[in-house]
Amino acid sequence: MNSASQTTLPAIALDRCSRLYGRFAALREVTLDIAAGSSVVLLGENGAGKSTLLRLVAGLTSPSLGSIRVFGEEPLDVRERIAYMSHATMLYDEMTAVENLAYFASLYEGFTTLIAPDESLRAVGLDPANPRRVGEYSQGMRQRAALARVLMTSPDLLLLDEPFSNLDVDSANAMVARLKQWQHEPSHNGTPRTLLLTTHQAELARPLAQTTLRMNGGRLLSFGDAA
Ligand SMILES: Nc1ncnc2c1ncn2[C@@H]1O[C@H](COP(=O)(O)OP(=O)(O)OP(=O)(O)O)[C@@H](O)[C@H]1O
Repeated sequence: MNSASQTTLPAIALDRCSRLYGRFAALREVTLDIAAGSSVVLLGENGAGKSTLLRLVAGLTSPSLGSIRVFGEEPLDVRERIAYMSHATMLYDEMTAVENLAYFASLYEGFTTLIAPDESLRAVGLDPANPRRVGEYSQGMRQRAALARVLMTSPDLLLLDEPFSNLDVDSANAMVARLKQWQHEPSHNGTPRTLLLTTHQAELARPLAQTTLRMNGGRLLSFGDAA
């Protein structure tokens, strides 16, 4: 496939996608197209199905019914183009931030674009020379380090589940600034960056929300441009 047709494919396409757990539907017949280059904020109460949708897009779980494509492919077939950050930071408490990122970098062999650990930390406002272990970091610092970890691979699609939960304003702002910078970084294959994030805190995500989606009871309620 040439790069011209790649850029016209939606970044994310769900077609009547449902995810059942036993008889319970965490996601109900969701149909959705998100164009490459979009910045989408997904709102909804606890249990609305937001995390389920993100996990499907990340390829961490499969739809029970319907289909999902990411850049026109099965999510797992394009996993090196996707970065996903869950509620858990996935960092090792006993290591420093730079040691954590260096460890993950060693696992990312084969990725075409890899940002250096110290550069990725500086970009979220953390000092790579900080000798403290991540276990001693504040929640805000941990979240920033987690974002620095997922952005090391310079993904085309970034999925963030509640990235601003329990953050002070400075940390939230540092994360928003880094996300806006990432959206404007040129990608190696010319695909514009796509962001999909869930939050309870619509205010914090407002600078990033080109489009706002709402979910309730596993259904998608609205899909429109933010005013
Ligand atoms: N592995 C699972 N097994 C059974 N039920 C599940 C599973 N994962 C999610 N659910 C259920 O599916 C529903 C949607 O959960 P999901 O985590 O997607 O919601 P959410 O909108 O992300 O909520 P929150 O903001 O609380 O994370 C919930 O009722 C949840 O209990």
